[in-house]
Amino acid sequence: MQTEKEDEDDASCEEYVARSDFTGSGTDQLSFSRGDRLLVHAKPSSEWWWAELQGVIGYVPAGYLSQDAAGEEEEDPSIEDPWQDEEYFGNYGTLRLHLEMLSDKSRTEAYRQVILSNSASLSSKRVMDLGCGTGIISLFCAQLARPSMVYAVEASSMAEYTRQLVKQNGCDEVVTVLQGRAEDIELPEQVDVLVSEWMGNCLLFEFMVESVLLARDRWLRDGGTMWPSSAALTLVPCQADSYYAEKMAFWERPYGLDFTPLQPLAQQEFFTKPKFSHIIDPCDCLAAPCDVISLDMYTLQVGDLEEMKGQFHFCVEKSAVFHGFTAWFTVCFESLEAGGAIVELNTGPNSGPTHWKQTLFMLDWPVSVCAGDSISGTIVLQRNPVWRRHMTVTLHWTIKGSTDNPDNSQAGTKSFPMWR
Ligand SMILES: N=C(N)NCC[C@H]1O[C@@H](n2cnc3c(N)ncnc32)[C@H](O)[C@@H]1O
Repeated sequence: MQTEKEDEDDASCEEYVARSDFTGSGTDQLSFSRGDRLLVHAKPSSEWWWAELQGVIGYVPAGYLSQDAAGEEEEDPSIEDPWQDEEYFGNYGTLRLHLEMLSDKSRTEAYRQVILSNSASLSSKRVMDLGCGTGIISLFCAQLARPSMVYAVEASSMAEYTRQLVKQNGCDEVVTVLQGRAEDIELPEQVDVLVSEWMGNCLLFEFMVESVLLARDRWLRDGGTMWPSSAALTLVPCQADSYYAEKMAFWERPYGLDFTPLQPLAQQEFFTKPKFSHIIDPCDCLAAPCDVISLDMYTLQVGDLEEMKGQFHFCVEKSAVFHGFTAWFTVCFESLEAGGAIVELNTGPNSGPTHWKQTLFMLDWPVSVCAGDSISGTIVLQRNPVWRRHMTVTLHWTIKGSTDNPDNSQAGTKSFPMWR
């Protein structure tokens, strides 16, 4: 029987239903699954509540919970979906993003090259094209090879048009378009190849990679092939004179006036988040780039995506102003034939331009460095526990002066939300 205190507590508690899975990080966050009924004891902030599930207490993201009515989960418009799927798939239901992706020759030709160079081995293979968009990869498969079936999966309303494109190009015998999220659709069989173009800014933004891993675990047969097979995030310390001049130095003497009191505002407004549409000139690189995070698409697990860490050690090759770090990614497609040629899509400054461009992380204040100095440290990609398509990139760095510049030693750290 409950004591009066417990009755009182229960009276102040409210029952909520989880709208989606949540994997807590750290000891004070409570993990739960979609549909779990949680008892909310306190709401210390609008984002994090103190709740209980089966006797275990911890912090939970408020955005994941909604109060159901009459036993059924009610779509509470005030509580946003942590995946923001309505907005996300809404965007992909229009041509703008598909035009950008299709116009990216480096990206699209790389996938075409993968299909072309594996056309013989693709004969009689079953393929899943996850997030097919307009179906370009599926059409390459049907046009350049003889797979037994291509399941083109697309969650946005673009799928209706993709069906028309498949028919328009005489590929409807081979390509079947399935409209729905890869997590929800049912295939009639497992597949031999799972191909997807899932990469976002800084490789992981959008976290579509989670859908690819779930589809791998559910639909790729043992020994099947993942395209891409691997991915790597690359980092380099860089100068960014023009960007710095445009956003910060500008305030020093506009029209002969001193506007420097605005510089802290400029730092906050322009340097807090990464600049995702940056194009780095190779001569802005202050050291040899370094792969800081490598993903094996056969072994990577969804849980690994919560926090990914990498280390770097750069030897500065020229005296310059160190404004920040630039990141890009490379994905590789292994051959279906053992020992066959690997196709690579590199989005870095020494490869063809892509719509991803590169991502620039500006330090709060630039630092002068000399040839021979070292810049070493770590990068941490922390997935946002509430907004599941977002992450925070935290950089820690230490600059050590070279022997002829020993006193140039300083350390720094900065976290960049992408984008929430
Ligand atoms: N950063 C990218 N390459 N984005 C490509 C995303 C394409 O895949 C589609 N897409 C993303 N996630 C999913 C999913 N879980 N299921 C089906 N389609 C998806 C999306 O609608 C768009 O057409």
